Amino acid sequence: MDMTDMNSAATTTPSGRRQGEVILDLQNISLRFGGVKALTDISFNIREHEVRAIIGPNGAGKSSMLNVINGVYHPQEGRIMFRGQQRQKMEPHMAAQQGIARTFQNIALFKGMSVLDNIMTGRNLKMKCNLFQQALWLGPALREEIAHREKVEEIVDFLEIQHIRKTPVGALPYGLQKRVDLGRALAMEPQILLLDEPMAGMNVEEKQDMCRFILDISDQFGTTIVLIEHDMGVVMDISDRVVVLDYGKKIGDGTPDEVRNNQDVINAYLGSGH
Ligand SMILES: Nc1ncnc2c1ncn2[C@@H]1O[C@H](COP(=O)(O)OP(=O)(O)OP(=O)(O)O)[C@@H](O)[C@H]1O
Repeated sequence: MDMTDMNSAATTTPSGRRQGEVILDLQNISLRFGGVKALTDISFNIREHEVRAIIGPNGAGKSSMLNVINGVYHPQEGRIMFRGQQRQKMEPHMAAQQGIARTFQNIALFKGMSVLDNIMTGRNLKMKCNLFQQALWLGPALREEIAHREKVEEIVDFLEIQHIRKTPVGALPYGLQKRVDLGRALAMEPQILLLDEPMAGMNVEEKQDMCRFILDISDQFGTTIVLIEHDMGVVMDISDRVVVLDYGKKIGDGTPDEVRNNQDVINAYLGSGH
């Protein structure tokens, strides 16, 4: 069964994770760059609390799709429903305000700044005091700063990076930088967390840690997670549902088992050595 055919009622996945209603519904999305068709007539939905993977060979359109969700690219055709309302054209900062956060394939952190300060940048959108209040260190600004610092410390504990809280990010090994990047996105307290190749460049142990954190985020905070990942083992282990793209078209959509047994997917992707 194509999972996009399901109605919007809440359901439970084979993994036993609770799945809420459809939070984001992408309908007939097409995106072109000049003559290049990056995405062609793609429809799928994302349910609250699920781990949803987008997979496909190189150039399939995965990053483009993430950028559509994030408001970086505006599709020429199709519409995006957010909690049942058609989403208007919007910019990435507006997506962030709506509770959509993302991590990047090439980590986008301030390398000279400490782990704590980098994660704190994720709180910027939530700061209510104006610059004047902050500059004069007035009462409300002070209280707000303390509350944000507490939230950041919670995230540091959650991600088990207490020992490197003061370390400049640039001095950390790659796997830990990825974890800090995840912390920065988590600091936004997102409803939907977009992860662009969260395991890329990691060794086996680092991948296991990242998998554990992703599942813990899902279980403890109920965050909806959308991820692009090339490591098939990881995708099949942690995802509730998987959408498969190839040459900008959707060729599969369903549970890991359904996708694994989909002949189109086997031909286009799993069989091609990716
Ligand atoms: N900004 C852009 N300008 C022009 N073409 C683009 C742009 N972004 C993506 N494309 C093209 O759109 C197609 C899909 O690319 P995309 O990066 O979305 O694929 P992908 O599945 O994420 O690939 P990879 O796994 O290699 O990262 C490719 O043909 C790519 O060259």
